[in-house]
Amino acid sequence: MVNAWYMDNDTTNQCLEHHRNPPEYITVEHLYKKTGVEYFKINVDTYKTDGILDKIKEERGYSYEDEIVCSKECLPNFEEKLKSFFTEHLHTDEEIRFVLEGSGYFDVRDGDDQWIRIAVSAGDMIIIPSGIYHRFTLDTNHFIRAKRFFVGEPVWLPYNRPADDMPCRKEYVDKLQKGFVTAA
Ligand SMILES: CSCCC(=O)C(=O)O
Ligand SMILES: [Fe+2]
Repeated sequence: MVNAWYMDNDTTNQCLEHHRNPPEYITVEHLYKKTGVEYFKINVDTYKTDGILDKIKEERGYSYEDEIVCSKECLPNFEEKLKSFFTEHLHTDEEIRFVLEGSGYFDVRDGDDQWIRIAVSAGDMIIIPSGIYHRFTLDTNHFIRAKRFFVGEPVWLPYNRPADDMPCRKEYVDKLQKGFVTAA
């Protein structure tokens, strides 16, 4: 099960857990209600044939996919990339990641502007909505390999905060205020 919690205010060493004292965990259901972030558990040993990932891809129209490896050895301009991943930003499209190996943290802001840290590892698929402020960091294992998906031609461009006037941000805030109810 995905492991998510509210963060403390300590800004040193982004690779650590940064739990509050006492820890304040959040469930997947609550995470969705508070942020619109979606989560799926997928078997990394059987996903190529069990149809679970295929169904999600088909239903959501994920026509593009590739793989990203974040490690000093594999990622060109590693330090620079990691720095930009961890700078608070948003995208005009969903950020979809399915972790195959390794681990890391996606941090997302809730409606009260509090950071929620989502620990991901092999088998975790996370869908970060467009317009939400978020960031990514490796943890103390310093390695992650993940699939990236996209509807149509991929756009990875981050818009650093503040980006409050962007249409995708306004749409996100609107959905947040409505509690992420899906149209029947
Ligand atoms: C787990 S994927 C690494 C992070 C990333 O691709 C991103 O933040 O855009
Ligand atoms: Fe991002």
